[in-house]
Amino acid sequence: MAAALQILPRLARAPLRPLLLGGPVARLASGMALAEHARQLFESAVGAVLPGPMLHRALSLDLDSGQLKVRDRSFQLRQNLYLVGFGKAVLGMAAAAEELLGQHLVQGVISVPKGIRAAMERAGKQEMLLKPHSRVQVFEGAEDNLPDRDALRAALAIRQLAEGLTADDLLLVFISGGGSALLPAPIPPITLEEKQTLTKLLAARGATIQELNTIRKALSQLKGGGLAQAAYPAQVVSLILSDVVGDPVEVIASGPTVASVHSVQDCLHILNRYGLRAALPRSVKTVLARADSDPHGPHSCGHVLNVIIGSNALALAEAQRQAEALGYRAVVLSTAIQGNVKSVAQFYGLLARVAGAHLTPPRAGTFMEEDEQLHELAAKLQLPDLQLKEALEAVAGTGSPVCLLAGGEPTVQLQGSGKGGRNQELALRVGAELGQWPLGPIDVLFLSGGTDGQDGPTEAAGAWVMPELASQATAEGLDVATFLAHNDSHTFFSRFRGGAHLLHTGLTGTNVMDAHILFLWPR
Ligand SMILES: Nc1ncnc2c1ncn2[C@@H]1O[C@H](COP(=O)(O)OP(=O)(O)OP(=O)(O)O)[C@@H](O)[C@H]1O
Ligand SMILES: O=C(O)[C@H](O)CO
Repeated sequence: MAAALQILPRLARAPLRPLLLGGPVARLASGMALAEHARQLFESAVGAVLPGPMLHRALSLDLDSGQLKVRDRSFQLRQNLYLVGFGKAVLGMAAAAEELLGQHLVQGVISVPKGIRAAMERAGKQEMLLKPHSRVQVFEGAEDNLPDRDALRAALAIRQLAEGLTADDLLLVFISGGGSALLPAPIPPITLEEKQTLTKLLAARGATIQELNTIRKALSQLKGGGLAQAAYPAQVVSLILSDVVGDPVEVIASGPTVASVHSVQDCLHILNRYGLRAALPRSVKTVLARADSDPHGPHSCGHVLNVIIGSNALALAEAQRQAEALGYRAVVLSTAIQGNVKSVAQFYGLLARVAGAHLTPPRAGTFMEEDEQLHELAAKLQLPDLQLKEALEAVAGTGSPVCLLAGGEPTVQLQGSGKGGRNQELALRVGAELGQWPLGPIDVLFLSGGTDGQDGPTEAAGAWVMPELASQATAEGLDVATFLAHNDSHTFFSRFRGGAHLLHTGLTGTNVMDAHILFLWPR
């Protein structure tokens, strides 16, 4: 464990030396240098979407005139500024905002995960914490990412603040992943328990976040534009950190400041699809039936400005800049990596072989069959923004080191009872794929990390692998296939080379899904 990648606390690093190429000792050195580059890039990706930098990019305050600028809009501050927030990254956003806005802020209420303040304190992340006499009231709740009584109390306090505002006021709304569970206000007569049960059932049966949040919006007072309506006639500016592929503002935290466009029929289809329609509690049926005949229609959100201030794309763009500064030819392949982790791992395995062959001219065309398989698999994964052709063209014949970046959120279907997370499982699977066939005269490294710093229920953010992983593991008496069969990737990486391939960042205070880094370095 001691040797594991420790990232964010150690911002100052020794300068990176050129890679030594050649025999086995040199190859080990090059592996370590690649790992160092990978963690630097991961660090820079996360750094671009930390609350402080994000807020400073999104907001600027003219102290003399008291004008607050958000993008190209200006708001006059005169003791009329309020703040609410909900989500896993909102504590640091509120702290950065209070620092920036100072006395202009009249009052705030935020709903954040249970234990987050203590965790940030333990991690020494003072910048993520509000000052002792803060004007922002903090509620902690939603243990295990489920709406609970504490989160309900927070939601009611947020609603109360919003409802008390006038046309002269400006409400800043901070939104990040996990916001849905942290802002539960079921429409009566639905109870919190009924909403919790339905959410759990939908999630357990594999509903997508789009489907889950469509239902949440229909059953909630504040989601699907309800919060914006509660704040009317105040001006509302939502600053949103996206944890959903494609950054859909109506889905992230169930769009509390975005008018819902879904009909009751949409909800019934979803409930049917997961076999839940027949067993719906009477209260849910009542609310859906009422919504059907609601003469007011969907909430209007004309007084709202919704702004995405942090996303996977922004994080990867920064990593790309850093990679180029380190001398790599860097391409962002996709920010929408989704699908079963096994297929995603196969995709990266094939990509390494095909891109590797393109990289070294005499071998171009060697992997025709793999090239075809790669394109087929990419089509099957339906990655809407995939830049595969561009990446392969950028690599072709250059002979220079290449860095392919991607992000998103693959899914793991849990079969075993081991300890792991989707990033460690993906890395382990990619390691196994890379070791299956010779890759030619290139060094390859793949890293997968969760930008929130916590991969599943483990303390690591992710892990990195090289093609030698499986053979080195065997030499240590570790069988990769057995660990994978039990979803036990964290146990594997904790034992393998004393934990040296684990990526440890601690909680980062942000969350824009996962980042994947693939290096190809011609020897
Ligand atoms: N043993 C395991 N091996 C692999 N993946 C696991 C394991 N246990 C849990 N997971 C996965 O971890 C994920 C839950 O962890 P986590 O809290 O990091 O993700 P999340 O709820 O999507 O939150 P976030 O988006 O904030 O990362 C689920 O996708 C789950 O399938
Ligand atoms: O809170 C939620 O709804 C999810 O994290 C998606 O934003």
